[in-house]
Amino acid sequence: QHADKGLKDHYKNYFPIGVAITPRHLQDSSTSSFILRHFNSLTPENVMKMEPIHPEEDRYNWGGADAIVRFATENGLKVRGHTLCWHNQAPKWMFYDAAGKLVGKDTLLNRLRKHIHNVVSRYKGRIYAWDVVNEAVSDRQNEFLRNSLWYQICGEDFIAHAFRYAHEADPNAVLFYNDYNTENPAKRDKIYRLLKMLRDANVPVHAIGLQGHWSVTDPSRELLTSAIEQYASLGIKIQITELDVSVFTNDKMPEQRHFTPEQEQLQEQQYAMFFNTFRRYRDVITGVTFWNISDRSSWLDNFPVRGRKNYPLLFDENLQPKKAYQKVIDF
Ligand SMILES: Oc1ccccc1CN[C@@H]1C=C[C@@H](O)[C@H](O)[C@H]1O
Repeated sequence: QHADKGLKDHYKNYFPIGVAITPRHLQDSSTSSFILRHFNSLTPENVMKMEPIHPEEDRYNWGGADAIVRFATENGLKVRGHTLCWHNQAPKWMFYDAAGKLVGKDTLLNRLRKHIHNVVSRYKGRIYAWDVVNEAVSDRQNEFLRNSLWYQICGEDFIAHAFRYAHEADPNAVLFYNDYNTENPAKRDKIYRLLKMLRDANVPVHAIGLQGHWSVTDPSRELLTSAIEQYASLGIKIQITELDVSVFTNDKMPEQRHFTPEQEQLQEQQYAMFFNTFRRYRDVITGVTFWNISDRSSWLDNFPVRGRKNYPLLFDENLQPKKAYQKVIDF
């Protein structure tokens, strides 16, 4: 049961250890006690995203989010809100008027402000950190910001406005910019530029979330440390917000579907390096959250290749610690 020493206890002098979950995980006593044993922070995987929580302009879906926040409050766990402004899983109604035409900048920003004020104020004092804007920087070579509907309609202003709305709603919340491939030098420099622009304009962005959807070969220690150093130089805090370590380094379907000894050996070395680095940067890293609980089910089982079973986490499909777990706690 969860009284036994778990991952969070090994890291109690470093930073909270979190996990992304669904409300269903809380209904199963073996899963919920596993969560309490190993983790002291929760991120709702989907139920606080814009479309799930606000499917129609005058209808909110609070049930799943309330269940996770209640469980966390009752058990003394932190909660990270995910995510107030994103181009994916955003509700169509937000971008179109009654005639089905794209709305203008003022209308969209007004809708964003109401969304953020309603969601953030509901959990004020119980959600300590928010991923305010997710994935606004482009992966494309000659493009700074992603050409999303947010950008097409508002220009870059939607980013600063989102942070200001969240800060108005809860001045005590730690406000994150969250993204993936944050160690890739080209994208790293674009994210740095965005965050520096925001900070120089006194926009309340307090921290960066490195999603950490990494693999057995990427990033290297050098790329990881360079990124941490560069973001930290802005005077902001850093969290790894969606950690998993894919056993694949391409988008092909493998011949064998099982978790091979070669994959396991590479994965345990990567996890060992990642957590050695996190511990070294404990003064700027304020949390590490895994995306999904165990190899029983990962979003990577269907991304980027549908139906390609992945083995990205520290616990196997029977919730047993893998060799990588031993490497992470052995320091
Ligand atoms: O690694 C990526 C590559 C391309 C697009 C998105 C991502 C990651 N995108 C993340 C993954 C899963 C979602 O549940 C999270 O909300 C999202 O932040």
